Amino acid sequence: MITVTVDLGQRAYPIHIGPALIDRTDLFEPHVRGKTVAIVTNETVEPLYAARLEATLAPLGKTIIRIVLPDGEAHKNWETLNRIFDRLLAERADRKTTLIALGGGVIGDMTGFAAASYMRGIPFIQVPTTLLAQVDSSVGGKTGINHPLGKNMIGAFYQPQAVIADSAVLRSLPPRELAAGIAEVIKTAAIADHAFFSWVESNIEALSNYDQAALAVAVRRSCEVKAKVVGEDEREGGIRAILNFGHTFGHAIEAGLGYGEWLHGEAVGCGMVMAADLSARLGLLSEASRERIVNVTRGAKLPVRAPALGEERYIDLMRVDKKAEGGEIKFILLKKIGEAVITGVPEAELRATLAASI
Ligand SMILES: NC(=O)c1ccc[n+]([C@@H]2O[C@H](COP(=O)([O-])OP(=O)(O)OC[C@H]3O[C@@H](n4cnc5c(N)ncnc54)[C@H](O)[C@@H]3O)[C@@H](O)[C@H]2O)c1
Ligand SMILES: O=C(O)C(=O)C[C@@H](O)[C@H](O)[C@H](O)COP(=O)(O)O
Ligand SMILES: [Zn+2]
Repeated sequence: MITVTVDLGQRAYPIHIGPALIDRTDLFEPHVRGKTVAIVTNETVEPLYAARLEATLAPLGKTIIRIVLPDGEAHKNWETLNRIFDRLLAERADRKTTLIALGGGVIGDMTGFAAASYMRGIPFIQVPTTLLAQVDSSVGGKTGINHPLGKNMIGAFYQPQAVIADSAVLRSLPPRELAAGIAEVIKTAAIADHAFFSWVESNIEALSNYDQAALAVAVRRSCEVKAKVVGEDEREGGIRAILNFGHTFGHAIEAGLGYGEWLHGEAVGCGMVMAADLSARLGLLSEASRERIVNVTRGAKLPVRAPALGEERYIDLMRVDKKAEGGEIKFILLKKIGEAVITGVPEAELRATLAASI
C-alpha cells in the first residue's frame, strides 16, 4: 500500500492506494465517527462489494445502513440526492453519522454533496471503485449534481476524511469505463507532467489491458499531481482550474447529448483533442504535440471526433461553464505538454476549432 497526502494547510487527509484495501478494518477505523455508518452505493456495485465492506466495518460495532441508488450519470440529480436524505432521516441518522461512498464518480460526487449538506455537514469517506474515481473524482472535494442546463452546477467544496482506493476492484470494471478513467490520467499528465505523459504513451496498451502494475503507477502519479494542485488552491480561485483541461468542451458534449449518452471520460477525451486543436490554432502548442494528444487519446480507445450538436449549441452550452466570467468563456489550453494556461480566446478561433472537430 502507498499513501498520498492531500495537505490543505488547516487539515490533511490520506489517499490509501493498494490491493484488497476494502478488507482493511484498520484503514477505516480512524475515520468512522458516531454510532451509524451509511454505505451509499448503486445497484451495480452493491452486489459486487457492499457485503465485503460491511464485513470490514463489522468489528467497529456500528449500525450499518445501505443506501442503494440507481446507476448512471442520468441519475446524478436532485431526485436521487433526495433519496439519500429521505433514508438518513428515516433512519434517524444524527450529526456524527459517517457516509461511505462506495462506487464511481457519480456516487462519490452525490455522497459528498449529501455529506456537505445533511445537518449542515457530516463526515464522509471515499471508496472509489472506478479508475476515474481513483485517479480523480474521489480526491479534492468537488461534490455535486448535474442540472439539465449544465454539468455539476449545484454542489459544494467538501473534503472527505480519507480516500481508500482498492486497486483490485478495477478488475471488474467494463473496458469502456476503464478507457473513461484513462482519459483523466491523460489529462493529468498533459497539464502537469511531461515525463508522466511520455510514460502514459508508452503504457497505453498495458493500461487498457488492465495491467495491475501500470494501473498502480497511473493512480499514484495522478493522485500526487491532483493532491498538489488542490493543496495549492482548494476552491479553484486560480491554478486548480487546470484540472478542467478538456472539460469546457467535454461538459458541453455531456449536457448537449443528454447525461449518460457519452461517459464523462469519453467527453473529456474528445474535449482534450478539441482544446489541443484550439491551443495549436492560437500558436501556443506545436503541431507535433497536438498530434501526440490525439494519438494517445485514440490509443486509449476514446472518441476524438465531436458529436454534431452544431456550433451555436456548443457555444451556448459553454457559456454556462463555471469558469466563464462576465459571459467570456475561459479555456484551459496547453503551451506544451506538461504546461497549461487559463485564458479567454477569440471567437473566430473557437469557431474554427468547432468546425474542424465536428
Ligand atoms: N469530483 C470530481 O473532482 C470529479 C472528477 C472527475 C469526474 N467527476 C464526475 O465523476 C462522474 C464519472 O465517474 P465514473 O466514470 O466513475 O462513472 P460512474 O460513477 O457512473 O461509474 C461508471 C460505471 O461503472 C460501474 N462500476 C463502478 N465500479 C465498478 C467496479 N469496480 N466494477 C464494475 N462496475 C463498476 C458503475 O456502476 C457505473 O455503471 C461524472 O459525474 C463526473 O462529473 C467528478
Ligand atoms: O477537481 C477538479 O478541480 C476538476 O476539475 C476535476 C475534473 O476532472 C472533474 O470532472 C470536475 O468535476 C469538474 O469540475 P467542474 O467544476 O468543471 O464541474
Ligand atoms: Zn473530469
